[in-house]
Amino acid sequence: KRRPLSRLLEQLLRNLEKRDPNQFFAWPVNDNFAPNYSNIIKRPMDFSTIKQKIDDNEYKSLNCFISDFKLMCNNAMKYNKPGTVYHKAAKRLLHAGLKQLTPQKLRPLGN
Ligand SMILES: NC(=O)c1ccc2nc(N)sc2c1
Repeated sequence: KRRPLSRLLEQLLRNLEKRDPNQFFAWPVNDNFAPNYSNIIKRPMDFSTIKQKIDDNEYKSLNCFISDFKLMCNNAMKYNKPGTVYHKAAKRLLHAGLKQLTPQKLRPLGN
């Protein structure tokens, strides 16, 4: 991808996908294996959709990409009850992903 933003997002996506070894977030969630999903989750998101949006140059900024990543994780924490493998995987992925995506915490002034 010639566009610098696309190259960056593709690399960030690859690193985020590594943190989903069970591929719970690889593809759109299907109502056949997740009963009532489309009634509960209004804005579905998954890694394959993020990839397509990168390829279609739909992300105008890193923040838009981060928003879709957070949406994907929060959807899973909403639909899947706490304690389920999916809820736990989403929480872990969200925190690991944000650590990777946001710079070090700003030093308190004066340090
Ligand atoms: N990303 C999700 O929320 C997700 C993924 C996979 C899956 N498989 C089920 N049987 S429920 C379910 C939910």
